[in-house]
Amino acid sequence: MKDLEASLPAAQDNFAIRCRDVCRSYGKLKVLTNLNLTVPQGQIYGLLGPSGCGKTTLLKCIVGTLKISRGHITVLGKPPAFPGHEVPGKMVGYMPQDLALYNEFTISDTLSFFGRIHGLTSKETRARMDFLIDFLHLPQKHSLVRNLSGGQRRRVSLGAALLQNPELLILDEPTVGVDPVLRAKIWQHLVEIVKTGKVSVIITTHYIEEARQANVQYSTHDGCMVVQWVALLPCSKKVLGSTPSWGSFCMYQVPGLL
Ligand SMILES: Nc1ncnc2c1ncn2[C@@H]1O[C@H](COP(=O)(O)OP(=O)(O)OP(=O)(O)O)[C@@H](O)[C@H]1O
Repeated sequence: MKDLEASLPAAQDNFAIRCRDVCRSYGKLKVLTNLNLTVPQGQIYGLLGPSGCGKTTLLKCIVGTLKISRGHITVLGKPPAFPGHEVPGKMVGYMPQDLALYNEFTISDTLSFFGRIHGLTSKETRARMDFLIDFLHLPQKHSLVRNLSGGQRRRVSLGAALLQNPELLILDEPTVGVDPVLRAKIWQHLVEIVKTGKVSVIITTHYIEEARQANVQYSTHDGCMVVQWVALLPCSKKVLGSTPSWGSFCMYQVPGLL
C-alpha cells in the first residue's frame, strides 16, 4: 500500500482526511489492510470499486462509527469522532449507505432534527430546508418519510448531510435511485461548493460514468484537481508493483480522468 500511495499526488499540508496504516477486519475477513490515503482539502475524492471491496467500511472508519483495528485516521485535523458518539461533528456531513431516517418523521421533522443536532437556529434550518427541498426535487415538506420512494428517501438523507454547509461531505452512494437530470445537478452542486476551496468531498459510487454525464469539468482550481478518482479493487494480482493478499483492497488512480 505504501508503494501505491507513492503514485498519488504528494500529500499536501492542508488535508481533509488522512489515513495511515489503517486496518479493519470483520472476524477473519481483512477488509482494510495498511491503508494509506490522503484527501486534500478543496477536492472531490471519489472511490470506485466493486461491491464488497470495502468502500463503506472505509467511510464508516473515517466517520468514526466503526473502530479501526490498527492505524491512525485524522479528519479535519482531529480523530474521527469521540468514542460513543455516532453523529459526526458539525463540520462533517455524512450520508450513510444505510439511511438513518425515522419513518414517522416528516421531511421537515427530519431536517429540523439534523439542524438541531448541528446547532443551527430554526431560521437557518428553515432557509436551508427550503433551498434543499427545491434543489433535491423533494415532495412537500409535510410528507411522511414512510410514504417516500427509495430515491426520495436517499435525497432526504443527502439533504441532511448538506444541511449545515459542512466543510467535509462524506457521501456513500448518494446518487443511487436518482434520475440522470437530478444526478447531474447534484454533481454540479458538489463541484461548485468544492471550487470555493472551503469544502472537501469523499464520495463512493459504482458508476464512473455518472461524473462524465454530469459534465463535471476535470479542471483545476488554484493548480489543484477538483475531482480525483481512486478505484478500490479486491487484490488478486500484482497492481502497481504491490502484491497485497486476497481480502484486502488496493488503490489506483483511474486513467484518463485526470
Ligand atoms: N458488519 C459486518 N460483519 C461482517 N462482514 C461485514 C460487515 N460489514 C461488511 N462486511 C463485509 O466486508 C466487506 C466489505 O463490505 P463494504 O460494505 O465495506 O463493501 P462496499 O465496497 O461498500 O460494498 P457495496 O459497494 O456493495 O456497498 C464485504 O465482504 C462485506 O460482506
